[in-house]
Amino acid sequence: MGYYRVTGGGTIGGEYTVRGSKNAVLPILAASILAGDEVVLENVPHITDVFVSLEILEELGCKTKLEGRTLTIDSRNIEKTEISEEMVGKMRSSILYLGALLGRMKKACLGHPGGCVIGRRPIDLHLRAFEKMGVRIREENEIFHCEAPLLLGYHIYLEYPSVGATENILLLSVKAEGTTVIHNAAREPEIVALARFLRACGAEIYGEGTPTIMVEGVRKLHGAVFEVPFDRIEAGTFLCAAAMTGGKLYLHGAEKQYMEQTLEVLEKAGCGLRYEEDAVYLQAPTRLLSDFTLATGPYPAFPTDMQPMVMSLLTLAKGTCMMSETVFEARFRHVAELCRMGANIQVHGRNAAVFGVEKLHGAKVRATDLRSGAALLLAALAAEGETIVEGSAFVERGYEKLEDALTFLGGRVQLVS
Ligand SMILES: CC(=O)N[C@H]1[C@@H](OP(=O)(O)OP(=O)(O)OC[C@H]2O[C@@H](n3ccc(=O)[nH]c3=O)[C@H](O)[C@@H]2O)O[C@H](CO)[C@@H](O)[C@@H]1O
Ligand SMILES: C=C(OP(=O)(O)O)C(=O)O
Repeated sequence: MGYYRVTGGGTIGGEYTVRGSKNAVLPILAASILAGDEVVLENVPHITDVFVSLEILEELGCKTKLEGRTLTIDSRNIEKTEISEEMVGKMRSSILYLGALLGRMKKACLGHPGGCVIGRRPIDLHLRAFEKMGVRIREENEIFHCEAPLLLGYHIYLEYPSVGATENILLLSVKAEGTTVIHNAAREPEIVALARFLRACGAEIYGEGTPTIMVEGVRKLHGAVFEVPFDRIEAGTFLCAAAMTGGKLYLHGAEKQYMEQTLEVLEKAGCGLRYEEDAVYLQAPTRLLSDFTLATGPYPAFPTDMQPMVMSLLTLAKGTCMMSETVFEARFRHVAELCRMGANIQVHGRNAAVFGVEKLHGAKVRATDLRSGAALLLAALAAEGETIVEGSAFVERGYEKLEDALTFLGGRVQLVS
């Protein structure tokens, strides 16, 4: 696996246009097979999770063409209902092909999904809902063999507003017979994007973005043209980079309303923020400030995906921040690495106390997942001296050429493959 070589001390600033959202485009790619027609997606990010998705779609029999940021998917001739273990193991969102394939083909066969190792990540909520809607599931050698001779709408009560389970149920229900209601549904902007895409393809969905989503099954969907919304986590990552390095950043394409909690933290940390309709302007303070508490949670609470980068930022803030990770039980693996760079963080179970220090120093550190990699890159930019961040492939899952973007903005980041 490759690594990044970062020379700290530069200031991240200037102008940057945020890419399309990883967590929005991945479910939409799975959903495209429900259309059974040609789908055109605009603003598609060039990240490895998208490339893996394209391989899955091709494996199933779709034709795909990526020209610039425009992706065309023709799913008219799907023949297969099975996805190889290798592909499924590469990313978390491969589990969404279960709902999409069952909706389209009434059959699906795939293994346990991969993705970031940040906790146990079971799929019990997905499977229980599927069974209620008429899917017969047999697990053999860690492979799920699923069949749905008749898909029937149902009232599903989610014990937890799981993003993936809400998406999978949506995918399964759009072509089921009758009405499906998802209670305690996830409300993330990525759910809203998926519902909008499916609606553009002819689905009848109501209430996305609220805890109750209703779906009236339809017989057939059709193709559509759809623009992938901006990546609120990528946006937050760049804002943190500027905030930690004393920069001024004008971020095009970022909409305040979808990243309120992250912006609130940056404001509390002393950053100057100004908003336009689809842009955010940040000016870093002379010294970042801390002395507040922060807990991750399902949207609209503070996003767990921003926790590692915000923790990285707070290592340099004056004061102490008590952070709680309520979503994933093992999402503090970046802490030990940040401490190698001079950070002072103490972890007790799902809580971490971040005691701000004056400065970080370069070290050899290792990313263990996508966002821990981003967090370490940010720390490296702000640190004195050179840092080696191993595990670049994790970062490339969700950021498009992050080394080039950060270098363009004034950092010194080199990817060594
Ligand atoms: C590709 C994608 O969009 N990934 C996002 C998605 O992941 P993902 O869809 O995996 O996250 P979930 O919302 O499902 O998981 C949240 C919590 O619910 C638990 N759970 C989930 C499903 C289930 O059947 N049983 C169960 O117990 C998980 O272990 C976790 O503790 O939402 C997460 C929470 O915002 C984000 O961090 C991920 O970036
Ligand atoms: C956890 C993440 O991704 P995934 O669910 O794809 O592993 C993430 O994007 O931070």
